[in-house]
Amino acid sequence: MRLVVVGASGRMGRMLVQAVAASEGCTLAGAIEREGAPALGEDAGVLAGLPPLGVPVTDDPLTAFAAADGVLDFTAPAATVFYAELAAQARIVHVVGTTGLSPDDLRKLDAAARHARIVRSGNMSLGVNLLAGLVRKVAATLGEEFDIEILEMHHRHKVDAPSGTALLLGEAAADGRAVALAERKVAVRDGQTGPREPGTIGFATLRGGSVIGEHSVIFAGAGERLELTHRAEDRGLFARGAIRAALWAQPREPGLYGMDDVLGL
Ligand SMILES: NC(=O)C1=CN([C@@H]2O[C@H](COP(=O)(O)OP(=O)(O)OC[C@H]3O[C@@H](n4cnc5c(N)ncnc54)[C@H](OP(=O)(O)O)[C@@H]3O)[C@@H](O)[C@H]2O)C=CC1
Ligand SMILES: O=C(O)C1=N[C@H](C(=O)O)C[C@H](O)C1
Repeated sequence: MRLVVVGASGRMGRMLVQAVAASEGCTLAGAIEREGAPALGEDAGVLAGLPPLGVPVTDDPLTAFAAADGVLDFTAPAATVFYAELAAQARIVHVVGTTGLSPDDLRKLDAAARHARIVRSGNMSLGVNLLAGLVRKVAATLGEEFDIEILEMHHRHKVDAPSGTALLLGEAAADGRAVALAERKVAVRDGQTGPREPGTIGFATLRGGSVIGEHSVIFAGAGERLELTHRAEDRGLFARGAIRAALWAQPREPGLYGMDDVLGL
């Protein structure tokens, strides 16, 4: 499968280039950065710490997408919406790892998915997607006498909060309780908050250092507490998940898919 990595010089972009180079059946068909980016013209392999791959970083996605079967996109919301339209026009697979997408961005991805095969997930790891299933089950089993709080920690460079994974886990908890997350979500507490409102789903965000990604879902009841935790130890995990998603999506019909579809969960 011929894959283009957009945001090729970013933390995930470099991991994706490494993962494509290491994956049998996949070739790097292009490496894209924004106009004016310092990495333009550099070899994508060298940028990723590999021997040269003969693929220079360019700011020309149209040409790259025309000669590709799929695009791996861990960039930023505005960029992802832009690439979704281009991927749909080129009829290629679009794997979206970007988080922090607004409801309007998500509507645009829905529209693009009429023509493109899009796989989007706030977390491409097997562990987190399994965890989401467990959270759904525990939330359904325990009921509202157990308060649900979701705690996440990431590196100091992360720009969105709560993380895409925390929101994915919150959706799973809300789903287990047959409620809408938007109506139960409490993402900020500061000052005289009053007591906790029953049935809400709380989020707490920590940022610092080089933490790749840690998430805990806490079910706090009277006299006991259940905590389910996932710790990512290597960004390559997400990159390998993205390639698995691209390969899975290649023979599918246009539509918007999740990692639960890819992993058969
Ligand atoms: N779903 C998952 O499993 C995971 C998701 N993520 C998500 O992936 C995203 C990226 O994370 P990370 O790699 O740490 O961030 P980085 O900031 O390191 O990388 C993002 C890259 O995208 C580039 N970029 C931004 N806009 C464009 C554009 N229009 N065209 C081309 N390139 C562009 C950035 O360039 P510039 O610096 O010039 O802006 C940068 O090189 C985040 O949303 C993060 O939450 C991360 C890990 C796992
Ligand atoms: O920005 C990151 O680094 C990560 N982002 C994703 C998220 O928002 O959950 C996935 C992972 O936790 C790393």
